[in-house]
Amino acid sequence: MSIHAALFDLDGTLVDSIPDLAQAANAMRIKLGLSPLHQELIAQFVGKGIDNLVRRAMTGGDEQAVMTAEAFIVAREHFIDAYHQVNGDHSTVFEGVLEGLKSMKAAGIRLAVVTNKPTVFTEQLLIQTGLRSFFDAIVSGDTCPTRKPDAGPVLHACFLLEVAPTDCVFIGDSINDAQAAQAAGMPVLIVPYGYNEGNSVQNLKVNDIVETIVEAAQWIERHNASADQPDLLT
Ligand SMILES: O=C(O)COP(=O)(O)O
Ligand SMILES: [Mg+2]
Repeated sequence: MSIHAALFDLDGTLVDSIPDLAQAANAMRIKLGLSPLHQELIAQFVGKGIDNLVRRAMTGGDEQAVMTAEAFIVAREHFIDAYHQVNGDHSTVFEGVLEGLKSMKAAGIRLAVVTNKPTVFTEQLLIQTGLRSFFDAIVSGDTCPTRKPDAGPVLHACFLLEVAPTDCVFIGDSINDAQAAQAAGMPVLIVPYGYNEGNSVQNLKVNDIVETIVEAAQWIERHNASADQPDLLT
């Protein structure tokens, strides 16, 4: 089967957004009388959407800590206000992304983003980093009833692109991407430079680890070249 579409995770795969996410999380903590956290720690809280980031940034990642619903709502408001102000300011496109996306486009591959980030922040970040025009479809954390690691948003992107899941590849940085793609029945490539909630990607069961999006483009090219070969045994 040839690959006709590539679906991309955003934070940690296309864009290094940690400086802005950390700044917003710390602005929220300071507003609520807490001391700021190290950026490296906050990076471990990214990947399962902003509600998870807010909760973990407020508790310092302590899974046992209890937070009331009221306290969570107030914290979330502070985070959203702060992130609106800084989203994109210090975020950078990872090396190899532009070149990789251009080469996929040139090969006729359709491109989509499937992120757990809410729509308003996804659009703002893609426009600010100059990446928006590469993508034929965007599925954000609030587009579907579920988020990655559920297959729902991945299957929705396939629906928007009018491609079968088996004709796609997912490219991400975390276990949430790997599980969502596999549940949707498509191959998955993982980049090692992203966040993966602070864990190494080496133990993830994926089709391949690619160093950059350029390598991902080459992986697709190789895959499609072998799919085009007539079966010599028949
Ligand atoms: O919002 C998050 O937690 C991360 O978003 P991502 O799915 O683009 O990595
Ligand atoms: Mg990610």
